[in-house]
Amino acid sequence: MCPPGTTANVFPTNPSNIRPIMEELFTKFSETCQLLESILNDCLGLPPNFLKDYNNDRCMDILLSYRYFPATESEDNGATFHQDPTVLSPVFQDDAGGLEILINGEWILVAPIKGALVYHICDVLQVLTNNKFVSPFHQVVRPKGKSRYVFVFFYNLSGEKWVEPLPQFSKDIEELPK
Ligand SMILES: O=C(O)CCC(=O)C(=O)O
Ligand SMILES: [Fe+2]
Repeated sequence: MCPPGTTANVFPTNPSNIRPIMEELFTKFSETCQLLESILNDCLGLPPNFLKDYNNDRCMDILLSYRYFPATESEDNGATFHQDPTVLSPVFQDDAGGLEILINGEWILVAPIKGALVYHICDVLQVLTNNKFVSPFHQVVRPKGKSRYVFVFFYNLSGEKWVEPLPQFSKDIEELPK
């Protein structure tokens, strides 16, 4: 789904209230990302509202809903390992499990807590901070015997925006990620 009001958004007529529900979900995802972005801005010691002003166009944000079918005996790939090219990607998950994050060479299962929001800090922030923040490799291994249902929100920069390490973080170019 594209931002509310975009003509590309087409909803089924049944259930009749799906549009306002999805639009509210989209708006809530966007608001939480803006809040987290402002917290990260301050944690990084950036000037007030720097990230807000830099990432000030919400037209490329996207809300996706997935159903992953249960693994079969021979096949359990839900999503091959990747990093997200976004600013932030929150996942609103159920309790089926399957999302794994690569930490120190090991795939770690994200606790399958129903209703939990999992926020990935993604590629744009990794580049801006010159690897101080690291965009995690993640994958989905489909669980056996149940479907996994999630909403994923891609909090994106507008397509035209240039991304490079900020001067604050590029003085010591060989500095290891923290
Ligand atoms: O299902 C998930 O938890 C992750 C989905 C994902 O990584 C993606 O859409 O980029
Ligand atoms: Fe992803």
